[in-house]
Amino acid sequence: MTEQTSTSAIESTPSVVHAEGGSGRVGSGEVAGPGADALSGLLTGWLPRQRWFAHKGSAVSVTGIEVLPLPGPGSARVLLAFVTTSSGGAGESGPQVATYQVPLTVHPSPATGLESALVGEVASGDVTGWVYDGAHDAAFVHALLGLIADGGTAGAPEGTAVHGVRPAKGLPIPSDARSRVLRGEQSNTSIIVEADGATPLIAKVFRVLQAGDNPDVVVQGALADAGCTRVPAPAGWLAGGWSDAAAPGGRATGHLAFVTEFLAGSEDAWRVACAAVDADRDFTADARELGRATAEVHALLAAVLPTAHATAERLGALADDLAARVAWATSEVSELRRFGPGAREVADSVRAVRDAPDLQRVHGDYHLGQVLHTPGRGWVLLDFEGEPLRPLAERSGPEMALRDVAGMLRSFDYAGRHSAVGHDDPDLHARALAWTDASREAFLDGYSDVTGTDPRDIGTPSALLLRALELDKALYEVVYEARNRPDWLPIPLSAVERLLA
Ligand SMILES: Nc1ncnc2c1ncn2[C@@H]1O[C@H](COP(=O)(O)OP(=O)(O)O)[C@@H](O)[C@H]1O
Ligand SMILES: O=P(O)(O)O[C@H]1O[C@H](CO)[C@@H](O[C@H]2O[C@H](CO)[C@@H](O)[C@H](O)[C@H]2O)[C@H](O)[C@H]1O
Repeated sequence: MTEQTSTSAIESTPSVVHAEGGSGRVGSGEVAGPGADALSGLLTGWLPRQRWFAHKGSAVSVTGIEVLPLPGPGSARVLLAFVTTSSGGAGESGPQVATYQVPLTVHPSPATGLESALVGEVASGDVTGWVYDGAHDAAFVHALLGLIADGGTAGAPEGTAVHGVRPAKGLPIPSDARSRVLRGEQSNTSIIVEADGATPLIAKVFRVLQAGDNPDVVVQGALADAGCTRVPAPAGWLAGGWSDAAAPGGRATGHLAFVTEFLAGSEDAWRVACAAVDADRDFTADARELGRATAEVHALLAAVLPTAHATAERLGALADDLAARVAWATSEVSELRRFGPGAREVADSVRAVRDAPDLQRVHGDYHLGQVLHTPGRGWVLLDFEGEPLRPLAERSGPEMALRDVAGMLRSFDYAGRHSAVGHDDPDLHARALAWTDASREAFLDGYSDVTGTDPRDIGTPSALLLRALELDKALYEVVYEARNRPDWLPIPLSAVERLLA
């Protein structure tokens, strides 16, 4: 899609409302569409206010919209919108173009109970009515689950089309279920689905779309297929295609939503850990167990998905990748500029590493919020999507397993410091540090018990890689916090400083 503010054309086929900015060419039969303009206008103001909107902090324009009607009962229209946005542009990195998946429902009159999910009203054009955030509306959830349960299709194969998939051992999907959106910090949107007598499910709607298979579906699916109970069992997924100027033929395909077992009664490790910090309670037994669980999952991933030797060429590529992250992060966040030379040196040191462990599929964005403590099952790992700010293509190949170890070590730092940030009390900071250090050590003890190698052994390839990967993660976090939670910026910033000291 070409970059231009707002939309200007609408396809007049009966099944697909299709609006796009720029040149306005959307196949044949284009008609200028005030309805599409209105939808675009609504979303321009609404998108940046959403927690999952990843490009906050700069002016955002909607440059294209494709809207696919989904089959649904009742008077509400269910629409799946693929919204292309452009943000920024004045800085060194230029404008950032992204495609977001936005389920919407359109009701002929205001819908009772959906007040807080109102996006706005469209008064004219062929999408008219009261427009709601579909994730909160049972009509959308019903349509989504119906497509997956039946392996159904919506849309035209040559245009925007989606299809549901149920794997052979997929959990049953109830036809008549209650749904609610999960509350809390999330990059995507998850909807909990419950029905009497059925295993509860959670449907994750991926928000930022990128061409290719989503590792959440691929990696978690492979573990579940291998009988691993350290991940939720899958029920099915929705996949499809959308316009993407950068993809071959101008169309991208990929996963859109993933439905898995919902582990009711579990508590995520972030909450457990923060409660322990606040109560000044020891977390080392839990952290050790988490280290063991992590190593077990890594061993299974290495057995069921491709691995690769850490050749000099691959280590060179990793060093390049780390250096690219330094360049990205230092250009995005001015407070990082002074760390550029030191960080580049650490990245470059990876080039000389020899006898590094093999590369393998990993979690990719491992932190305490990605593990659940589940009664009778211990630690269960979630969300194998990798870092949401990283291109999907870079998240889909073999990696250093130590990347996950580094991620979790960073997370203990976050948990330890979460209540000290913004306070000057030295005792609070001393307690935070002691809790963090003890938890990190225990996690590494558990991990090393299972793998038989200890990345703390000074001078070993693993020790060097772990430091570089921890720095890499902290740089990512600085950008993430600058965009999403500026108050928390001091946590990763001080980690960058420490790691380079
Ligand atoms: N299968 C599940 N069972 C119970 N809770 C879950 C499940 N999946 C996710 N959650 C909860 O939802 C949160 C966000 O899920 P996650 O998959 O990490 O979403 P995102 O990728 O959008 O951040 C998790 O931290 C966890 O608390
Ligand atoms: O879980 P997501 O895939 O959405 O991951 C993103 O958001 C995380 C925050 O929710 C972010 O994690 C960072 O903050 C955590 C505390 O909230 C902390 O435990 C992590 O260590 C820290 O990285 C994650 O980086 C981001 O990709």
